[in-house]
Amino acid sequence: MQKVVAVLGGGIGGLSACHHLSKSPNVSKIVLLEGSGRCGGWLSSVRRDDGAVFEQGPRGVRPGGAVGRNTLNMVSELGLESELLPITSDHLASQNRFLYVKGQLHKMPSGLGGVLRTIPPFSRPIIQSVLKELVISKGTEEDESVHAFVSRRLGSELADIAIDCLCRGVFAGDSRQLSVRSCFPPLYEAEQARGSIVLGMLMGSGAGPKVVPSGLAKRASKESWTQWSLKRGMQTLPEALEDSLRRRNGVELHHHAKVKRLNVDSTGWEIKLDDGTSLKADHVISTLPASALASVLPPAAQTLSEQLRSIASVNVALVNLEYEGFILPVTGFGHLVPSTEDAGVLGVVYDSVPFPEHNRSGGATTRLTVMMGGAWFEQTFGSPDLVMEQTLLDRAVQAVNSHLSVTSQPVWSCVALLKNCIPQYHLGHWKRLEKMRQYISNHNLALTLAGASYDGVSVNDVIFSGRTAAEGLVGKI
Ligand SMILES: Cc1cc2nc3c(=O)[nH]c(=O)nc-3n(C[C@H](O)[C@H](O)[C@H](O)COP(=O)(O)OP(=O)(O)OC[C@H]3O[C@@H](n4cnc5c(N)ncnc54)[C@H](O)[C@@H]3O)c2cc1C
Ligand SMILES: C=CC1=C(C)c2cc3[nH]c(cc4nc(cc5[nH]c(cc1n2)c(C)c5CCC(=O)O)C(CCC(=O)O)=C4C)c(C)c3C=C
Repeated sequence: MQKVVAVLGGGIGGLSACHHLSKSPNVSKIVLLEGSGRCGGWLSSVRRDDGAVFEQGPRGVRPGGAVGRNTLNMVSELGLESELLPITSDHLASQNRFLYVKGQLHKMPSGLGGVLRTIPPFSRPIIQSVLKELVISKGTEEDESVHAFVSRRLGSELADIAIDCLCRGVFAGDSRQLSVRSCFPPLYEAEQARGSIVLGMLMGSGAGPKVVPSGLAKRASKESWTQWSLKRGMQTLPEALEDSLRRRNGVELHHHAKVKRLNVDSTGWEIKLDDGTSLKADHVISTLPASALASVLPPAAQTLSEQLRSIASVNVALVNLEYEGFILPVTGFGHLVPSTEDAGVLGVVYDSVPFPEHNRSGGATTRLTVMMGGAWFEQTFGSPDLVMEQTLLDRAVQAVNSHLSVTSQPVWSCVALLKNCIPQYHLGHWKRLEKMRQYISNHNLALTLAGASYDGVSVNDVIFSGRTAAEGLVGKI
């Protein structure tokens, strides 16, 4: 039987679900409902008239692994190859990433030399921790915080500095609260399968999803790309998806279509919108943030709503800055700041190093993005509803001044307060997911959960979650 499918949320997850559903003959109609005035969600690029591009969300996507290949396959299908800005492994932005510790920038150790020698801020060679890791017995807990896991296996120094920073630079979150099982599944699976992270990395620790690489994905691997962006910014990706979907029969995309209430009975779903209209669907794929879905589910699904609400998210203040000339003392992707150094400032991305193509035309400039807050937002800035833009701008400029010794003032700036932008997979997240999916199955709800709240927050993970949701409904596409 052909189905009418409603996809809730027009972020990259919802668009991906529609893209894959639209290839199936088993779907008669797809309706995408996006609450705001545009699709793309957190993929948002400020494009200035002089050619400069500033990212207010993700700025780079990894090409590797099954999920990375899957995204590149989609990029290829959308005809965006000529728009790509790849960064290869020999680029300084790939080789140089910094940590700001005890008032100084330190290049993160890389390559064999970086592992064999003592490199500050670490007090001994990383190889020592790696060799010890091989003989540490397997943990017995079903889940563990990222910090506890890495402390146990690799020592507290790596956990306190490197892993603390990694969690701030991917989840804007606290490694002591985040779950290793859900945030970094390869680490957890390596210990489970091989008894060691190192052995798991060397020998593999289980079959992940298989994705046949397109010519583009093969090119990325051959040319050793580490990340990619797009000439007119990451927002180009949802724009191209939206354009492609609008050309397909049987696909309806609605902006300003905020879902207010979902009701379900034996005939299917009734979806009520904020503007008072409603529509019917046989199946719902929700890519809304978990808490947003919780607040529109019917009261009868209260158990599910409570589980969804327990998936927290954090606020991030993002400040784009443009300076006249080349002002950086180092060249690289950027630096991350451990929570013990300055909890409120997560790190600074040196955007003009990886993507100089996004600089304004004519004259040298440096573009930086300071990211602040995350799990430390309230303790640093107070309520996100009350904080002043100027406070955020001043704090960002001050961080650039003290971390990078930049004394000049920015010639342009843009402050964005991203409320609840990154879900936090806290300890026990996997159990909550299991319970939610069990509830949906036990109650025969025609509902699929996709998007960043569940199985990975990266652009690649979210795009893959849209594909998995579509395939769960209509079979392999
Ligand atoms: C600052 C920042 C930097 C990042 N950097 C990177 C990076 O470098 N690389 C990377 O891979 N990933 C990065 N990410 C992560 C990635 O961008 C996100 O996880 C991903 O874009 C989330 O997509 P989504 O579709 O799941 O959710 P969203 O983008 O949140 O989309 C959900 C959509 O649902 C809509 N919506 C909400 N409520 C309703 C409702 N009631 N009715 C209808 N619509 C509704 C929203 O308007 C939104 O458009 C970053 C994220 C942030 C915030
Ligand atoms: C070096 C500075 C960086 C800052 C500051 C930073 C902030 C930041 N990042 C996210 C979310 C994600 N970032 C991701 C990838 C990623 N981020 C950085 C650097 C900084 N991030 C790098 C170098 C990379 C590439 C990954 C790599 O090659 O090591 C991702 C995707 C991760 C993936 O699995 O693909 C996300 C998600 C937030 C929310 C944030 C601060 C608010």
